[in-house]
Amino acid sequence: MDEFSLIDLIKQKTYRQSSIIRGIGDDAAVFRQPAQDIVTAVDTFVEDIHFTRSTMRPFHIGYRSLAANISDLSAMGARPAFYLVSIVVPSTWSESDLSALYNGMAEVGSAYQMDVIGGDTTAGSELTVSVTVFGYASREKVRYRHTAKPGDAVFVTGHLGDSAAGLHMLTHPGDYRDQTYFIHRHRMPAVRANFSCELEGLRRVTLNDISDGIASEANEIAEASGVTMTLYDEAIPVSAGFEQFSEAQQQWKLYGGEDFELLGTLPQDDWGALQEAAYKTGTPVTMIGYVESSGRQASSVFLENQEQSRTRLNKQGYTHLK
Ligand SMILES: Nc1ncnc2c1ncn2[C@@H]1O[C@H](COP(=O)(O)OP(=O)(O)O)[C@@H](O)[C@H]1O
Ligand SMILES: Cc1ncc(C[n+]2csc(CCOP(=O)(O)OP(=O)(O)O)c2C)c(N)n1
Ligand SMILES: [Mg+2]
Ligand SMILES: [Mg+2]
Ligand SMILES: [Mg+2]
Repeated sequence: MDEFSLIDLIKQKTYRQSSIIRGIGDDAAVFRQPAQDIVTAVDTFVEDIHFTRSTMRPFHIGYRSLAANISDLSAMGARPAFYLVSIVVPSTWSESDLSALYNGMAEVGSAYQMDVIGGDTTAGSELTVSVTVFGYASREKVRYRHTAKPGDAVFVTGHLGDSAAGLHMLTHPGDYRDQTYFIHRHRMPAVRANFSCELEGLRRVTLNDISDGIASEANEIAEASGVTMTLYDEAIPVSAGFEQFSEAQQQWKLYGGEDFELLGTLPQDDWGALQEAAYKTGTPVTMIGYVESSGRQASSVFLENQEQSRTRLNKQGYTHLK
């Protein structure tokens, strides 16, 4: 398939967003700015770093590339609207592989009324998919990571460590329980966009999405906000099937990453409203800790066990260019 047939294949016949003026088909896309702030992010997925041909099929690569980007919009409290896709395609990729990849993106994109409005295609040696997303948010309700305050409750959506467990099962074949569930969580992570939008009524929520592991993301909130955060080890939600893993493997809940769940803080008085949003959108939410002032100490994150002993939770997790 040549470049032009690919563009014909992925081009939407109609657009869902009313702010679109021109999508695919000119030198650039045009959309009219609504009376809201525009939120934008880009994340890139590279063969042998983010996936291999044995851990993900083309459909999953597409699905997760867009889901991970929607996750960044959700972590800002933005409603998803548009995406652009830049793709480097090896010659071994067939037309049906590429079609499946775009179907994966379209599946999650259409679920959130998103339109694909452009991109770029080149040949190259490793499959690379770079997705740029745009979303809208009310000016007062963009959820920055520097807004956590002493006294806040800390919460997380879903269960952590599932994605790393699924990846382990794919790369270390064996006899596992709940294998289908864990592998699904790795390939097609939950998207928390509806939950994030449902929080719009709340005055202050701090959010971060968990791409590199909660240890890393919690430290990012603490540093940006100049506060200290304590997380209760036992409260961090894991799936029932997590018991089958060794103690070392269970650390995936802290450092595994790629769960794309939301970590957040909010005033304790708003806990009821948060639970309502969670109920309305079918989102599991767990309170896992609290925020306090760092005093004259540097901002940090602590993990507290059942005996109330606290250890520092360092900012380790997945990092590129080590
Ligand atoms: N190569 C780059 N050039 C410019 N900005 C970058 C680059 N890589 C990352 N950033 C910016 O650094 C910040 C952190 O990026 P990253 O850790 O990838 O965020 P996330 O984990 O939310 O995807 C973001 O503001 C991102 O836009
Ligand atoms: C084959 C394979 N090996 C390893 C991983 C694990 N992995 C790759 S990147 C990553 C961290 C998240 O990716 P990153 O590009 O840092 O996302 P961002 O923080 O920019 O959203 C993890 C845990 C994987 N998904 N697949
Ligand atoms: Mg990123
Ligand atoms: Mg993020
Ligand atoms: Mg990201």
